[in-house]
Amino acid sequence: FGEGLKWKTNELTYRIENYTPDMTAAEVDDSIEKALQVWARVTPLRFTRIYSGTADIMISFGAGSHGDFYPFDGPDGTLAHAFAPSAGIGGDAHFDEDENFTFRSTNGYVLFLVAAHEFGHSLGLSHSSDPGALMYPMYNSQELLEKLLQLSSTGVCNI
Ligand SMILES: N[C@](CS(=O)(=O)c1ccc(Oc2ccccc2)cc1)(C(=O)NO)C(F)(F)F
Ligand SMILES: [Ca+2]
Ligand SMILES: [Zn+2]
Ligand SMILES: [Zn+2]
Repeated sequence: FGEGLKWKTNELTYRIENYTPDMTAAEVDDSIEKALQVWARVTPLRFTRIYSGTADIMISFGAGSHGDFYPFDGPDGTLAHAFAPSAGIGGDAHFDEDENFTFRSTNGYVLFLVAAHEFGHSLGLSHSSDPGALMYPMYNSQELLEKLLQLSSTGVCNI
């Protein structure tokens, strides 16, 4: 939504506004942090978590109409969406609570992957046509999970 913008600074804040009952809070925190690290490793950006007030990237779970003009659609279909950099809702990432998000298992959507994709939008990226790319608009977990886990271990990854 509204690509082509960039953040003015390299220091970004994020806030996890609420949690999904599908996972423990610690698993959600870890998924979000790892998803942000993917981008921190390939950009000069640094992410700082805040626990109150308005962060650059506000992260929330919601179902159906959840306060913006893009209501979610129940289970499957749209999993999440995020807004390109700007004041206010810019950078925010919303996750469809009607999805079953998981930490590492294959039943449900791996939150770490969906979040990494959404944060790409939060940083101003649009979709890729490469089906192996993180910014591809279709969820697939296997090969990407290996690629991204390789990134977090070797620091090299082509996403
Ligand atoms: N809602 C989306 C499609 S989506 O089904 O919600 C979606 C699909 C895949 C997502 O991340 C991801 C991409 C590639 C591999 C693993 C996970 C995130 C969101 C999207 O890409 N949102 O960012 C669209 F294309 F705008 F309709
Ligand atoms: Ca949905
Ligand atoms: Zn939304
Ligand atoms: Zn997307």
